Amino acid sequence: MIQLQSITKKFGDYTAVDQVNLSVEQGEICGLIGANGAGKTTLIRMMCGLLLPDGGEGRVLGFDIRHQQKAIRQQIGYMSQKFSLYPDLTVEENLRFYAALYGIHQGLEKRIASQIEAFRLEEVRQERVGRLPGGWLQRVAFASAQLHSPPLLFLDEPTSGVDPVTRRAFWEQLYRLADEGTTILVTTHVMDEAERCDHITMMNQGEVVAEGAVNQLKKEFARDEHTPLATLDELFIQLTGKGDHDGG
Ligand SMILES: Nc1ncnc2c1ncn2[C@@H]1O[C@H](COP(=O)(O)OP(=O)(O)OP(=O)(O)O)[C@@H](O)[C@H]1O
Repeated sequence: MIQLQSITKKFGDYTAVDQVNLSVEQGEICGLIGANGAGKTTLIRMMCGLLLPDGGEGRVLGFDIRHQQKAIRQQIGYMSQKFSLYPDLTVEENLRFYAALYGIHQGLEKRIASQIEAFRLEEVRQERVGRLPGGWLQRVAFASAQLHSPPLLFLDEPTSGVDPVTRRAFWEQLYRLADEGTTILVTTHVMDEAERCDHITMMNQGEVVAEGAVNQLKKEFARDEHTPLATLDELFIQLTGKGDHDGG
């Protein structure tokens, strides 16, 4: 679903993403982990067809990330860090806006109704989005990002500013979607969320510093062969030298 080789992005003299390789298979939940400024959003934006790389090659859903950006944008779901919702529109109007953007015409009413039900948005359906607290915004943004049932979802820190109950419900939905075959790439700097992923790619200052299944990495970076690391926190601190990774 995703294949990147040596993807690089510079902003002036600063290398935000440095020769990153990444491979994600269908139905996987892949976690992109790193402190603030590690390069996660920049990498996601290149995979989503929103930003051109300066170097390297990549394919997303079989499309070239340099030359087929529009095709990628039409087929994927992207939930950006800022949630990209219109504060003056109601929940339902936001969903309708995204439906139009994704070109959903047939079965529109049914699809909107099913998203409202699946994300338990009935009680805020006619509320303006700008008046809703964070947990609701996250649900509306997530419902919008997958209105068109995309086979591949990019979620950029989807649970930041969200309470633990909503976070747990959110992850249950991710598992359900992955079970149904959706591929998910999710960024986080919360290590207990990283532990829930099938695979993780850890970034630091634009580079990939660790990559693999969580248990495999805990063994690989263990201090001795008999005692794997207890948590990903230890790995994160070891590889990035950063202890304060939750909220930055
Ligand atoms: N458009 C831009 N122009 C200049 N510098 C940029 C631009 N976008 C990102 N950067 C820089 O590139 C680096 C990586 O940023 P990026 O947003 O990709 O990191 P991140 O891992 O997603 O962090 P965060 O969790 O804070 O979003 C940062 O130093 C950032 O300041």
